[in-house]
Amino acid sequence: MSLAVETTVSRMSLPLPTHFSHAEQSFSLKKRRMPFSSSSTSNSSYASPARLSHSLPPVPPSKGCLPVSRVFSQPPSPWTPLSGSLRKSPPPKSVYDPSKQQSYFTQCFINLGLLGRGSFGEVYKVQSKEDGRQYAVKRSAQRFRGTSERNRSVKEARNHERLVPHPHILNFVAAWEECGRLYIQTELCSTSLLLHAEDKPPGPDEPAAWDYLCDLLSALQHLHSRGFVHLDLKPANVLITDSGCLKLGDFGLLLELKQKGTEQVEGKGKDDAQEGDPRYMAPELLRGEYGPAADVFSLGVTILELACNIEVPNGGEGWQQLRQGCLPSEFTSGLSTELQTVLQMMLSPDPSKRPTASELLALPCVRKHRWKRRIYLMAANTVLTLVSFCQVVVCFGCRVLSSFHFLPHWTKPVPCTPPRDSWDRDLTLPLSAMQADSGSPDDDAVFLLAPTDATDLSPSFLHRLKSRVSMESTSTPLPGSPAHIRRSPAHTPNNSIFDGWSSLAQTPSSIHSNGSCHTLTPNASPIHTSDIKENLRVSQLQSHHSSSSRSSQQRSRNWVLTEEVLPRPNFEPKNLLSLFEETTVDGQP
Ligand SMILES: Nc1ncnc2c1ncn2[C@@H]1O[C@H](COP(=O)(O)OP(=O)(O)OP(=O)(O)O)[C@@H](O)[C@H]1O
Repeated sequence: MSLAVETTVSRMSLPLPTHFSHAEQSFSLKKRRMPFSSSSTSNSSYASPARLSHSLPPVPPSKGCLPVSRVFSQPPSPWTPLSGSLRKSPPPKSVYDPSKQQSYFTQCFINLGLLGRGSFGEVYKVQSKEDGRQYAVKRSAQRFRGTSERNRSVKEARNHERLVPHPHILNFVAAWEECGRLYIQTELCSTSLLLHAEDKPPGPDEPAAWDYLCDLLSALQHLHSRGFVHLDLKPANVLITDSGCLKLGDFGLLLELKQKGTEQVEGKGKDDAQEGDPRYMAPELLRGEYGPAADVFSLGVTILELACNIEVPNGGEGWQQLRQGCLPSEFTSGLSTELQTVLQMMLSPDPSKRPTASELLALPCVRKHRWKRRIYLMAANTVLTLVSFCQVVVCFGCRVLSSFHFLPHWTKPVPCTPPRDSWDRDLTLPLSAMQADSGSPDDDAVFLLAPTDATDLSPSFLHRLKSRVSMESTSTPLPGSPAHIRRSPAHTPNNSIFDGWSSLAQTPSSIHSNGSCHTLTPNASPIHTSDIKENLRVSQLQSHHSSSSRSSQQRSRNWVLTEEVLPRPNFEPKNLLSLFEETTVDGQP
């Protein structure tokens, strides 16, 4: 296909949906979202008040009167497999026993922490007890309030399961329903493309944009060739693996097309078809024309946003211009001619003039980048496999050594902390409470920032949390909060909170079977309680002899002293050697 761009652009303004009236009017430099905001900020949530509401904790349900479902309590709905994978091969009874009170989730998975939260629900990082692998499990935020709501929710899972696996499509594993909630288990990724892009420094990033384009074109080609249209392609619905590979996810709006004649395509369930996010929406969707070209347009807007590192408008003049084929030259002028031309083609206002995913993949400039991308991904995957293999070997070695008592206690695995209990509550709460319509405060307990839960948060979620806490670090820390607990002056303001948490997170491992309790200093050194008392006494004696005008310093000095005197692991080769010598000397006749 020639790279010459056809610019037969209609200058007629398109009708604007009513909800665009308060929308952001034009292109702007990328802003950082509040850390707790939904990755896929819902369709019109870019104005600041809406963004603020995303950052606030969930509002507890009103306690004024009981919801209808509590008044007429019904028995909890049992575990129901929704995916063919679970129906065909349910987990063995040794893993899941339906007669037990615990939920399917609790019996089958170890909850490793919260990954993120969207408008539909919350996503957890889990480890399967059946195969030992890690996955992501998305749980709907609210219990279904009717058949139609349930059907809508289940549609996403069913759509996802129908897709043939592909390296750039998020892998579906299983789906089930329990206690009126939907659970979708998928492969685990490290973060979403939206969050990844927000963490980048400002300014254009064309090489990354080519990588994204290659991966997502490949995903679209796969979907379209099998008669599906995604209809909601945007950075929030794309996930990234540890190796940097992009995976298209969120198939809630997936539409199956049927061939009509030779060329024309039409949505099978066209009446059910919904438009996705207006920022990425193709203009023809407003006229009810659904087809693969709409995905190409959305991908064009996505790549424009990521390449130029800008916010695309969800209404107004900028929105109109983009749908008339006018790219924002103040941002795109920094891009190469090749990328500008490809974007211009993808953003053609006329869907019939837009190239297909296969045609775009066949362009020489795309092929060149795709070839490099493949090599990079292969190398990255090989390195990751090697690293995880080494980790397995080292872990195994440590376990073997620790079973011979050669290693100190801290090599033992840290026990899992509470979040999974909140899921148990679905089945352990009294019947009336179980029928609450929406997420109860109990359900949201997993989002409370208890220090001991810090271990359960994934690195990406912790990162967002960290930036939020550092934003809030100017305010007075709450008693018991990590910032409050922190005392060591050696910690920098930004890192100290989480250093404190990471120390606290290790607390369970510091309680030994012999009953002697160890506490941890902010730098996580194990200390005997008797040692602490001793050091406090020493520091008090010292402070007694020093000037009395140092009371505040003295408090921190106590910590410094403990750090000076106490960072002593249980295992000291030198002591063992001397013990050995003593024993042999004592043992001599
Ligand atoms: N498979 C996964 N691996 C790792 N993280 C994930 C995975 N799926 C989702 N997440 C994280 O959870 C967040 C919320 O997920 P997701 O956007 O799918 O929820 P949602 O409720 O469907 O959102 P929405 O309906 O608003 O698009 C994502 O931003 C991402 O950070």
